[in-house]
Amino acid sequence: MLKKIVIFGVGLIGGSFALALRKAGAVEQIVGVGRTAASLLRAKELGIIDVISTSLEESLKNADLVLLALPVAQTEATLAAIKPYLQKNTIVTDAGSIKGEVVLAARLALGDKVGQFVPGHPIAGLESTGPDAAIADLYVGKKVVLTPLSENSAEQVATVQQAWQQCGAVIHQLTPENHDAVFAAVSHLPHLLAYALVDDIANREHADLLFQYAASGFRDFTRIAGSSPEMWRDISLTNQDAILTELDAYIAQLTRLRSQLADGNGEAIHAMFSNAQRARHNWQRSIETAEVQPKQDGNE
Ligand SMILES: NC(=O)c1ccc[n+]([C@@H]2O[C@H](COP(=O)([O-])OP(=O)(O)OC[C@H]3O[C@@H](n4cnc5c(N)ncnc54)[C@H](O)[C@@H]3O)[C@@H](O)[C@H]2O)c1
Ligand SMILES: O=C(O)C(=O)C[C@]1(C(=O)O)C=C[C@@H](O)C=C1
Repeated sequence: MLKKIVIFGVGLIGGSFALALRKAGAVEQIVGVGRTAASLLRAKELGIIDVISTSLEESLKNADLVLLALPVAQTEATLAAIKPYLQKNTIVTDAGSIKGEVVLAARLALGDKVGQFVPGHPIAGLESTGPDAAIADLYVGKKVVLTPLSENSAEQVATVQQAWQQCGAVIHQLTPENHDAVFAAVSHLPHLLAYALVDDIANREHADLLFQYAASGFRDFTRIAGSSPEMWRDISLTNQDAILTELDAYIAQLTRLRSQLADGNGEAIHAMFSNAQRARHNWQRSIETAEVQPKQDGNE
């Protein structure tokens, strides 16, 4: 049972963490720290948080766990602001979609207190943002990847692990480098592609006509272009090298496909599409069907 948790950034991810712990009866008091008064008031109105923070010192007093669930570029400044009030028994974790730069930021900001920071990343989300998007069951059956530091004790890691398990999540561990390479390929690249495609269509002279006839294929491919531009700008810039590697590989693949099409090489095109179809079916069978899918509208 956590007596007090403090959430910096009470949006989709932080709000869902709060709702899940509350649903599990695993927390007594939840304090919210935010960027705008309006979104914190909304989070309180929705029953996500109990208290809106007015003083960091007061908020962090006797806190068991702090979660950073804000755009990753805010990590260093936020941890630096927390440090003076961080008590010995408080554990800090985060939900950021990249881990290498977050760990660097934590080392810079927390210095000798960095052992109290256990980096994490829930592999669950939606394109919707803010407290209204939060859902208690977002993490049920989903993975949370922890990338513990050598300075973390087993107990500190276990506290973060248990909190996510109370949310229904399954814990995995990776190094920050492996984490960032993996998610550059299967999360960050698809977001960049979706944004680039929709931006390209939106800038065409006859965009209205194109959007008028865009249907479910377009919707499925581009759902994630509805995600927060601030969040994805920060992810792109903080995982720049790994994403550039993936973009280059994808551009090479598109170039291959273009040549096959220009040559009218139906055999090669069919082979590529068949391989992709097989891989997609296998992935869906082995991973996706084992997980509970949150409803698209963000409601329970
Ligand atoms: N959306 C996803 O699918 C997803 C999945 C896993 C992890 N994440 C990570 O979780 C984090 C939060 O994403 P989200 O989807 O909940 O976004 P969100 O926009 O729903 O919530 C972020 C909240 O942080 C607040 N915020 C911004 N700067 C702040 C600051 N300096 N101090 C306090 N609050 C601040 C914003 O006002 C907002 O309420 C990001 O780091 C993201 O990389 C997102
Ligand atoms: O479903 C979505 O909208 C998501 O983008 C979720 C998603 C992803 O699968 O890429 C996005 C970012 C994360 O850090 C983890 C999960």
